[in-house]
Amino acid sequence: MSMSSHDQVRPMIWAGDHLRLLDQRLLPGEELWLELRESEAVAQAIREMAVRGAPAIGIAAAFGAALAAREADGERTKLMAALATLGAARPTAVNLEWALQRMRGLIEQTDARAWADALLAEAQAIHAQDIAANHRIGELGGALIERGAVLTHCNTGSLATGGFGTALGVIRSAWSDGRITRVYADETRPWLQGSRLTAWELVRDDIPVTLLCEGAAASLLASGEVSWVVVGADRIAANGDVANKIGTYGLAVLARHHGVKFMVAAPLSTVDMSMSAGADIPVEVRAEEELLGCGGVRVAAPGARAWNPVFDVTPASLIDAIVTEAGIVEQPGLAGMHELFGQRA
Ligand SMILES: CSC[C@H]1O[C@H](OP(=O)(O)O)[C@H](O)[C@@H]1O
Repeated sequence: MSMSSHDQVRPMIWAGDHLRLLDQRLLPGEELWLELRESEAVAQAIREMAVRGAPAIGIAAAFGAALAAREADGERTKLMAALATLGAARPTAVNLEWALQRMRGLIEQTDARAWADALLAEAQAIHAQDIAANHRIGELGGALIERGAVLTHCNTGSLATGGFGTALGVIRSAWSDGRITRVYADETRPWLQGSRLTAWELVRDDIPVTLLCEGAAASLLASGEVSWVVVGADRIAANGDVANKIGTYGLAVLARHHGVKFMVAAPLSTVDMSMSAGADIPVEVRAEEELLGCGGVRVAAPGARAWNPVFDVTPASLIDAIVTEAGIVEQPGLAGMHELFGQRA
C-alpha cells in the first residue's frame, strides 16, 4: 500500500487479525509492509529495527502482546513468556517495558477468556494516546521556539511514534506557526535515521530539510543561525538525565557552549521515575557490522573493529527544557520533575 505525498504517515496499522508494519530498514527507497501474525515476529521486527523509535516500539510490543494472548489460548505461563521475549528485544527505550507492564496489569485483572480482546483494546488505546500526546507536545514545545533555525537528531517523527512525532512534532507545529526559518537534520550514523527517515517525512510534508553529517554540527551551532536543538528521548531518569540516540550528548555540550537552547520532547511513557539517574540507564551496543558498513555494504578497512553504542546519556544540566504532554520542565536543574512526571501514564 503506497502512500501519497501528504498522507499522515502511519508506520503501524492493526488489520483485524495481524499487525501491518512499514519496514523502516528499506526506507526511503522502498515502502514495504510486513504482515506480522505472531508475537515472535513482532519481537524480531523490534530487535532488527524494522520498527524503531521509543514510542513506536512500545506500541508495536503492545500489539505483539495482543497476538501473544491469542497464541497462549488461556495459558498464563505461555503468555508471560511471550511478553518477556518482547521485553528483551531492545534494552534502552523504557516505552517497551512501560507498554508491557500495562499489559501485565491487565492480564492480572482479566479472565483468561477475555485476554485477546482486552489486550488488543489496550494496544489500540496506547496507540491513540501516543498520537494525542504528540500533538500536545508539539503545541507546547513549538511555542517555546522563537523565530530561527532548528537542528534535530535521528528520527523522532511519525515513524518513531504512533504518529506526528515528538521532536519532529514540535518542529511540525512550530513550522506551521511560522516560527522556524530552516530545519537542519543530522544524518545520524550508523543507521541514518536522519537522512533516510526524517528527511523522508519532512519532504513529504513540504517542509524543507537540510542534512548534515554529525561532524558539521559544531560549525553550524557556532554560526549563530540555530536557536534550538530539538531531540527526542528513549528514557528520561528521575533527575532529568536523558538517554537518546548516540550523538545527542555531544550536541548538548556544543549547544551549551554556543548559547543554543536544547529541548527534549518525549511523552510521559518515556519517563522512568524508578531510575534515579542517567548512569543507571542500560545503553544498547549493537553489532560492529552495523557501523563497519553502510546500507549492508562494508566500507571500513578489512580487519578494523568497531564500538557501536547506539545511545548516550545527556545530563539534565545541559537541557533547557523537557517537553511532555503533561507540561514543560525547565532549568534550573529541571526542578519539578516529580510534581510533573510523578503522574506518568
Ligand atoms: C520519538 S523518540 C525516538 C528515539 O528513538 C531513536 O532510537 P532508535 O532509532 O535506535 O530506536 C532515537 O533515539 C530517537 O530519539
